[in-house]
Amino acid sequence: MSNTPEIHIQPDAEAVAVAAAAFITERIVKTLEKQERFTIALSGGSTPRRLHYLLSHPPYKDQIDWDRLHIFWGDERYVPLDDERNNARMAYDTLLNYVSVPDEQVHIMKTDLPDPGESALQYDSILHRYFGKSENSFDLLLLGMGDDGHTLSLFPGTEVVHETRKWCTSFFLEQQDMFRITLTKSIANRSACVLFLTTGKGKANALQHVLNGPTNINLYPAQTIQPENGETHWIIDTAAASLLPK
Ligand SMILES: O=C1O[C@H](COP(=O)(O)O)[C@@H](O)[C@H](O)[C@H]1O
Repeated sequence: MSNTPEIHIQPDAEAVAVAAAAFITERIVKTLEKQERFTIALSGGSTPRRLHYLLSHPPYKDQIDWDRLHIFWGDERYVPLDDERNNARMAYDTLLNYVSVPDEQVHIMKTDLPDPGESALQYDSILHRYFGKSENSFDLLLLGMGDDGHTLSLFPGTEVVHETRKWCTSFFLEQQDMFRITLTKSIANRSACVLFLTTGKGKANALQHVLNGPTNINLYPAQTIQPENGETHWIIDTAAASLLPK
């Protein structure tokens, strides 16, 4: 397996969503030829919305054996499930309400417990139940990257970027005045495949630092995502790629 990221450049955000839908569908189909279940962690943010729409409609929807998928999330804002900022809610609205994944195979990060730490602990134990005995974690980890170089809820300058013991943790994000639950690099880097989707000029500066700059995970946390025994793919548009070397 190669640890060098593969970069796939598409003309625009729509083409990124189409390429990602095709990539994910092929990955699921091929993996399910060899094993019983497919574990996927979804990302939050705005970029995956169009991808979710495509996956939940033909031709992609009909090619995927949704009953054999197990769904997780990379991170969550600690707001109620019916709040528009909730990542799980976005995934239900745009994808999960239209496909047949059994409820017991959908693992949201709970945001209705009094203590976000308890929610993270519960998620950590679900993850250990699934992946504790295997070398790899997710068959596919979907990620976005913010303009500031954050991924998951690993934000620049936060302690959580350095967490190595826990697989899932919670913390208070001062700049947004809210708690976050997030996977850590420890479990992310056990993924069999990581797929980043990144679009728009606003991400070009961070992207060129993440891919080609000196390592500085405090400034560009997305640099911490390097699967030890898996593949990394970036599907990006020309605007996001505009500062990468030609
Ligand atoms: O805050 C978040 O944003 C990143 C990137 O989101 P996007 O809106 O630029 O697509 C996302 O990966 C993360 O899950 C989310 O919490």
